[in-house]
Amino acid sequence: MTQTIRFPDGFLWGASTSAYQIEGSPLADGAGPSIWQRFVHTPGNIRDGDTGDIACDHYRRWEQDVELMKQIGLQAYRFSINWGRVLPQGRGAVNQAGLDFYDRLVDRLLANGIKPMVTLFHWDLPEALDNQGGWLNRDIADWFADYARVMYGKLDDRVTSWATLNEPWVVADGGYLHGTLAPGHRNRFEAPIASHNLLRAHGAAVKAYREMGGKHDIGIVVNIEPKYPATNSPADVDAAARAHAYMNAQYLDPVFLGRYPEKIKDVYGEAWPEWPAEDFELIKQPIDFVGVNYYTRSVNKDDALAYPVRATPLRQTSATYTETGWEVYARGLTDTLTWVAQRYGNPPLYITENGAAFFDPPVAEGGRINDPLRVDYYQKHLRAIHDAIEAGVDMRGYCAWSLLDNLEWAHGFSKRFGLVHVNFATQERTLKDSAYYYRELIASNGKVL
Ligand SMILES: OC[C@@H]1[C@@H](O)[C@H](O)[C@@H](O)c2nc(CNc3ccccc3)cn21
Repeated sequence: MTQTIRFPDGFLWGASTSAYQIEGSPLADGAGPSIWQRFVHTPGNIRDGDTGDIACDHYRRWEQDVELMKQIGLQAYRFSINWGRVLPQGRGAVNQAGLDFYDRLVDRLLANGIKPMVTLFHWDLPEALDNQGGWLNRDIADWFADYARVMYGKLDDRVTSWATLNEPWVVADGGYLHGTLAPGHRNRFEAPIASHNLLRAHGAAVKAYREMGGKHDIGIVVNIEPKYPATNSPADVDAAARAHAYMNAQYLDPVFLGRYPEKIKDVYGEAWPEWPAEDFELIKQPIDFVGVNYYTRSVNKDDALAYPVRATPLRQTSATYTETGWEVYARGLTDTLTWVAQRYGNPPLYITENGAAFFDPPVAEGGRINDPLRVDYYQKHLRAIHDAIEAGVDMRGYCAWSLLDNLEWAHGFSKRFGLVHVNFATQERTLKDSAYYYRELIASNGKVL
């Protein structure tokens, strides 16, 4: 007898996107370029030479996209603000047209009963700030807080869920250590500095929100990938611990505990600086929720040559893998959520991203797109969330990644995560079967699982 699954009353069902991945029009109406403008137009950085110049053309098709959200029955929509659209130089003069775009979007969402969940920074740093050192300049904490104040001032009368950053680990690891993401640096001494300044900026934005009398929810969004040792040998167990400290604990420990995990020094070695104590007073501002982005796990083997964690993920022979090479492992989501709850005092949690890129068949007759692997992925992971809820984790909501097929960063348009298919040649949108499945899930508060 399968148990009838019930999610808590008021559990919030949504979908997520980010500005640079869907908006297009990166320089329209006075917007200033982000670091992605230069990065995508540098040959070799993005598969097939794809760019965010048009993407999903959401900057112009936003009304149609809100209609799609309504068709799916979304209760919430998580999106990010393009910092440079609002502050073309990253600081100083406000671009009213940019602010108006987000103002109109928020109003239209609310008019359709959809809760806006705003992320202030999803990787698209204004180029003008990068030219002043960007995340390597300690002043960026103040620059980010000033930008946050502009957004709070404009939208906090209607936006009740704010996230400061999306995935500081990816910004530091991809943008400053491995160079796979903008701004494309490859420097092991820069990565911890960028990472630390991202956390300082988070704290400064939370502090600014509290100081202006903000009464709504503000939090941070982190990607968490549970790390399992390949064997129970001390070498593999320690390798998994290093990988865990680097990707996972390095972010939530400072925010909740006011310190880095001890193991991080073993990861970075000589590249790890000493930090001023007052930085942690700033970083550990109390927050109202944690957004968890979960996609996969990794099984790690000790490997002295794998910088910086000296651990190599091993492919699992009997597992299903997505188009991005990530193992489908829903149990890892339950383990992740219980780890966060137990380590940080059971804070309110949202899944702010969860989804998969699979090869989708072309649009069939009648406009159907059959994506059974994605439906199965969602079913498995929502059951895993329910297991965490049963274990006492304070789960508040779930946002699928992503509403639309979009620009998957260095992968270009080759990896499709959307509930909605986008024909990038025509900009035609088509709901996939997974969108119809998600609509039933939402309408039944998860009972159809
Ligand atoms: O890759 C899918 C999404 C991406 O489109 C989002 O913008 C971003 O927030 C996001 N984060 C992850 C999880 N972590 C990750 C791991 C390695 C490289 C890049 C992201 C997946 N995704």
